[in-house]
Amino acid sequence: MEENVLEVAIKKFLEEMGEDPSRPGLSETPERYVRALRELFKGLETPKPELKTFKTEYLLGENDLIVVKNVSFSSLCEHHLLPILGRASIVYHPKRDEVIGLSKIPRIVKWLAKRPMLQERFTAMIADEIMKAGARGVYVLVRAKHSCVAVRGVEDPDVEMITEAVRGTLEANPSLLERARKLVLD
Ligand SMILES: Nc1nc2c(ncn2[C@@H]2O[C@H](COP(=O)(O)OP(=O)(O)OP(=O)(O)O)[C@@H](O)[C@H]2O)c(=O)[nH]1
Ligand SMILES: [Zn+2]
Repeated sequence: MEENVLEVAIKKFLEEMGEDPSRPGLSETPERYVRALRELFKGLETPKPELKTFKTEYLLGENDLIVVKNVSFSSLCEHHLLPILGRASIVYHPKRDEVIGLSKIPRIVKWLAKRPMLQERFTAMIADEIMKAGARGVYVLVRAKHSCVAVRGVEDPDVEMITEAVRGTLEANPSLLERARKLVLD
């Protein structure tokens, strides 16, 4: 099979690093590595999942909040292209008669993660998608560990980055925001 340009580049990289890309253990690595990286970039080439909503057929309370907690994701830090592993929790303030399909929230989180990212932008993008789906307000909390901090550079695997994004009624109403934070901050 003809080697593609990405595999040739990885082979060249291995050579430049002093490895022998033709030795048995590495012979399939460029092809495998490119395939693995493609998975981590998947959000750039797959369609955005729809945040489908449902009418409740029953009125929710004026200040009822909905929590979707501990959505695991893996992403890539855009500065080093090294993995980020974390969890996102979402608290949203729905309209009184319409909610977002539960599974659709993890779907959009995982899709947004699959590209090179800054954690702050990722957090903001989740919040913006929830607002676009018609929520009155949202609070997003993301906790993650960055391999670029854990395994190189400062080499500290215990450092965790925590980011939040607040929109709409949760931004405007401090007591609602306080309730939202209490629901997701352990
Ligand atoms: N704010 C933010 N910084 C990030 C994120 N991912 C990686 N970084 C940081 O981006 C910075 C890039 O800094 P540079 O000095 O250009 O790169 P570097 O020499 O590899 O930095 P060190 O990691 O300190 O060795 C580093 O401080 C990373 O920790 C992120 O999602 N958000
Ligand atoms: Zn990084």
